[in-house]
Amino acid sequence: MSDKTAGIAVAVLTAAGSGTRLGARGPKALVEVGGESLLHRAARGLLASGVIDHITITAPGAEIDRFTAEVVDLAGEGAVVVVAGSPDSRQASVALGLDAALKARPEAEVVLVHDAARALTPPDLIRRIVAAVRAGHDAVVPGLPVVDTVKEVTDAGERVERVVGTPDRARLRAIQTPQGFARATLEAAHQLGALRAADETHAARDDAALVEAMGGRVVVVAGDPLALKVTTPLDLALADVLARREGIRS
Ligand SMILES: Nc1ccn([C@@H]2O[C@H](COP(=O)(O)OP(=O)(O)OP(=O)(O)O)[C@@H](O)[C@H]2O)c(=O)n1
Ligand SMILES: C[C@](O)(CO)[C@H](O)COP(=O)(O)O
Repeated sequence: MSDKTAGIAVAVLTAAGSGTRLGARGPKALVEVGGESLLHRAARGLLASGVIDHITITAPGAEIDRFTAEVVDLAGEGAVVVVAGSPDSRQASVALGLDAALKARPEAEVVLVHDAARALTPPDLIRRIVAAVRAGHDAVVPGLPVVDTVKEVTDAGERVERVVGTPDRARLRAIQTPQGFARATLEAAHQLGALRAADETHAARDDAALVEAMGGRVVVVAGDPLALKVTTPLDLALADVLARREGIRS
């Protein structure tokens, strides 16, 4: 449990995606790495950090019972609940999860938004994010330096894809989750950006982008390569190897 004098911290754990790019038969969050589902491992990691008091998981609408059963061993004293996310966009799922989490813990002051797909995220990273919010930053994201050169190209749909720019790599960061927010900041950001959530094309790519859109200040703390997002079969193979390695379990 977190330090109550510093206010309650809750997490929205997004797991309602369809996992199209992974191409698994069932929901991606139930796919296993090292013999444990992404969902269970991600939720366990949040609780193992010792700084999260409650987790609301967003599940595909038809999978609430199965997802609830998957985390039943972690769910003592209302610490973990499962609600329906949205098939429309990740942003819409987070909005539903945020609403449910704040109903479960109305006194929450810090909110983390985390992807179940980043199941190997070390508890240390979770603690760094919460600490930075508690230190007074309204929006905090973990980021890693970019190793490839990134090019901006013309819109998809043109006959030949053409390069229009090469941003300075030294100023780019690959952004991960969990992303941490002062509760009022995240609520305001989702309220202001709500119209974008109806489809993934217009939706914000992450929650920090909603804060940026309302002119808020987002700070970056050091991310961790282990917080990789399981998106493709290659990511899954890597995550499985890492999860089986001794010492990686939190
Ligand atoms: N409508 C959605 C879409 C995504 N997510 C969650 O957001 C996280 C990041 O999404 P991603 O890993 O890209 O998962 P999918 O959307 O499932 O993948 P894809 O785009 O390949 O279908 C995941 O934990 C996913 O379950 C969600 O809760 N609701
Ligand atoms: C939120 C996120 O994990 C930050 O990197 C990412 O934007 C989610 O990506 P998605 O593929 O659009 O779900």
